[in-house]
Amino acid sequence: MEQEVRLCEVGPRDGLQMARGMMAADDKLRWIRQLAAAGLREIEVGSFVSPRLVPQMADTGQLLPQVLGIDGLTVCALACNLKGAIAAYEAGAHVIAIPVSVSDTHSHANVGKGTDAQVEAVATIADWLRSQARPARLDVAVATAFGCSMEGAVPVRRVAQVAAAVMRAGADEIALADTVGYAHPAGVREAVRAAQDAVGARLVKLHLHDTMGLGLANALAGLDEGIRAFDACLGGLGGCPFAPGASGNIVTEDLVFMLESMGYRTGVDLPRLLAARALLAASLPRETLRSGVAAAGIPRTYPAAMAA
Ligand SMILES: CC(C)(COP(=O)([O-])OP(=O)([O-])OC[C@H]1O[C@@H](n2cnc3c(N)ncnc32)[C@H](O)[C@@H]1OP(=O)([O-])[O-])[C@@H](O)C(=O)NCCC(=O)NCCSC(=O)C[C@@](C)(O)CC(=O)[O-]
Repeated sequence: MEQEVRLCEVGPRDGLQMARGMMAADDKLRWIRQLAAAGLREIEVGSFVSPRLVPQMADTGQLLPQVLGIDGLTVCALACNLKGAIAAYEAGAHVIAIPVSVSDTHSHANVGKGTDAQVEAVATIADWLRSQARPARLDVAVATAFGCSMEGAVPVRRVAQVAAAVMRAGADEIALADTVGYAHPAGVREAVRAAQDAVGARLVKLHLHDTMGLGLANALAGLDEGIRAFDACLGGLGGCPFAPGASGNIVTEDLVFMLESMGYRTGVDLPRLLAARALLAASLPRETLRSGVAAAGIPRTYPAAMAA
C-alpha cells in the first residue's frame, strides 16, 4: 500500500469564496503561514476571477507574491480563463487549476461558457503555458462529476469523456470534483474507475464536498481505488457560489485524523493544524467551522505518527 497521501488545502480559495464576510489580506497571509507551518505543502491561495463576481478573491494578486516566500510550499491558484491563468502565472503560481464542469448548465453559470468551450480554454491555456520559460503545473477539476443540482444525474461515461478531453487539451493532473456533494462511495468507485480507464494515472485527485455527510466515506472509497491526493478545507468551509445548494468541503483536520489513524502519512501536524482554526474563526465570525476532531479533541489513541 502506498502510504503517502498528498493534501491540498483549498481553504484560502474554495473555503473563503462564498464566506459571509471578507477575510482581510493580512489575516489570509498569517493563516496561510500557519497552515504551511502545520505541514500542508500545497495550498490553493486564491483565484484570478472577476472581482465583481467573487469579491473575496480580489486580493489574490497581492497575496500570491507574499506566499511564494514560504519555504517548500507549492502555491496553487484557480483561474477560469486565459486572462486569469496569465495573471496567476505572472504572479508566480506553481500550479494553475482550471474548473471544467461536466454539466453544461453549471459550466455556463460558473465560467460563462459550456463544457466543450471550457475544454478549448484549457487547450489555449496549456499552449500558452508551454510557451513560457518557467514550468507551471496545469490542473483541471472535472466539476459536477457526481451530480449537478441544476442538471441532475451526470452519466459516468460523460465524466470519463470530459476527463479524456481535458487530458488531450493538456492537463497535467486531473481531479474529479463533487461540486454539490451528491457523491456516495459506490458512485465514487464507479466514476474513479471509469476516469482511470480513460486517462490512467493522469487522474490524481478527488475534490469532495460534505453536503450529505458522506465526504470522508467518499474519500475512503477513493483511497480504495488508488487515489492518493485530496483537496480539503480547514473547518469545512466552502462551496461554489455558482452551484445552487453547494456546501462545505471535506474537513482537513478530520481527513488528517482519518488518514494518519489508518497508517497513511500526510506530513500534517494535527495539533498545529487545529491551532490554525482560531484565526479563521476570529476573521469570519459569521461562519460555523466544522470538525469532529476539533469538537472532541485529539484522542490519546491518535498515533504518534508525526513524532516517529
Ligand atoms: C470565469 C469568468 C472570469 C468569465 O469571464 P469572461 O468569459 O471573460 O466573461 P465576461 O467577458 O462576461 O466577463 C465577466 C466579468 O469578469 C471579468 N473578468 C473576466 N476574466 C477575468 C479574470 N481572469 N480576472 C478578473 N476579471 C475577469 C470581466 O472583465 C467582466 O467584468 P465586469 O465587466 O462584469 O465587471 C467570470 O465568469 C468569473 O469570474 N466567474 C467566477 C468563477 C468562479 O470563481 N467560480 C468559483 C470557482 S470554481 C469552483 O468553485 C469549483 C471547484 C474548482 O472548487 C471544484 C468543485 O467543487 O467542483
